[in-house]
Amino acid sequence: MSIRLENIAKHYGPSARALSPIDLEIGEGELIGLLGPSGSGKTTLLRIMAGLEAPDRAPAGRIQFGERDVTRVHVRDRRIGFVFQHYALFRHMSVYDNVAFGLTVLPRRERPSSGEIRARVHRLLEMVQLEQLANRYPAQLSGGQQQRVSLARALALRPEVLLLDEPFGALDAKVRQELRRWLRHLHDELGFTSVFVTHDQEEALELSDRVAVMSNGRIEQIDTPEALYRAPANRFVFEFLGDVNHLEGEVRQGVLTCGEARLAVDLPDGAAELLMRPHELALATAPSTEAHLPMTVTAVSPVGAEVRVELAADWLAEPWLATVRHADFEHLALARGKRLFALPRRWHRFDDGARPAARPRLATAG
Ligand SMILES: Nc1ncnc2c1ncn2[C@@H]1O[C@H](COP(=O)(O)OP(=O)(O)OP(=O)(O)O)[C@@H](O)[C@H]1O
Repeated sequence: MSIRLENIAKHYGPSARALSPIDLEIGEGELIGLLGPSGSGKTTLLRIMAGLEAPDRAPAGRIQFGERDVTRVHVRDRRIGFVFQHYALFRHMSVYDNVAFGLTVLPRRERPSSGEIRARVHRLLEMVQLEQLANRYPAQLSGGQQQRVSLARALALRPEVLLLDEPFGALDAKVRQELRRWLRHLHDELGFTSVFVTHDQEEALELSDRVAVMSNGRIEQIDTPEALYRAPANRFVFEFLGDVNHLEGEVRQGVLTCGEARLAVDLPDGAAELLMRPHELALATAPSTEAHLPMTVTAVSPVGAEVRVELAADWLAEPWLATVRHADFEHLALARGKRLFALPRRWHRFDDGARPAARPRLATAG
């Protein structure tokens, strides 16, 4: 089922704008992440898709599921599955009964036979690997297991659209990872269209076919994770999708100066701000002809595939972060207090702060 939103806006009261008019097209079978800081409008957008919240009447917006105009259709008739952060399972019902519930309360003419309900619930419990626990009560399950029950319950009615609001928000990192795989797997196997809200960039980028990055009630960019990372539409998207080091200075005749730091740049004279990802910095014991950026190591974290190095300097307002290979960590003998030089491999610059339509002026050094 495809989803199309046209001109959907939302105010809570005359001056509280939660969503600017939004257009959004989601293809059948897509898994879309809504990612953004707190208050950016993710939940509002999801609730409007669900029919739990009505969009503003002016401008007159439109919501379509496939060919069906559902703008004024009640939530009950939109045929949507929901999963929320706080597993709203029925505490007094077993796992089995929780999953079966939606089917058992269908009007008689739509309700499958009891044999079919049993088969469907068992199949779903099998898919989320909880058949063994069918007779337990929610209080006897871990958080991750409860959320798997929520997923199975949401899917029992075979929705064509599944909406998830921070579904894994209350769980620890390992269980979140596992549940992400569950969701991706169920999504691919059953072929529904999914939209989920998260403020966790890693989760959004790992799970989604496309991610809509939101801020201030607007979609700043919607794209594949790779395209968002490689070609951010503006500075907001760039900064939101990972750690960023800032270098602000004055350019004169192709050299940017900031205190004692210097960097050769191909930019006109005047003030400039450059942005760099941690992996775009190399570290060395000597400056190069292009870069003289002296720094002191303030922290080293060698846990993980790469070593994270925090660097400070008098000429910098905020410390920088570099990620280097373990081999470099060893041969540079990185430790707190060590003085060395940063060598940017690449940097980025955005003309404009946060205009959604602005393409980046992406410049590359070296
Ligand atoms: N029922 C409401 N009444 C008034 N204002 C609301 C209501 N719900 C949301 N808002 C406001 O609308 C804006 C968008 O809220 P929304 O919950 O959609 O953001 P969000 O991106 O989901 O945030 P979070 O990640 O914190 O849940 C916020 O400024 C919020 O304060």
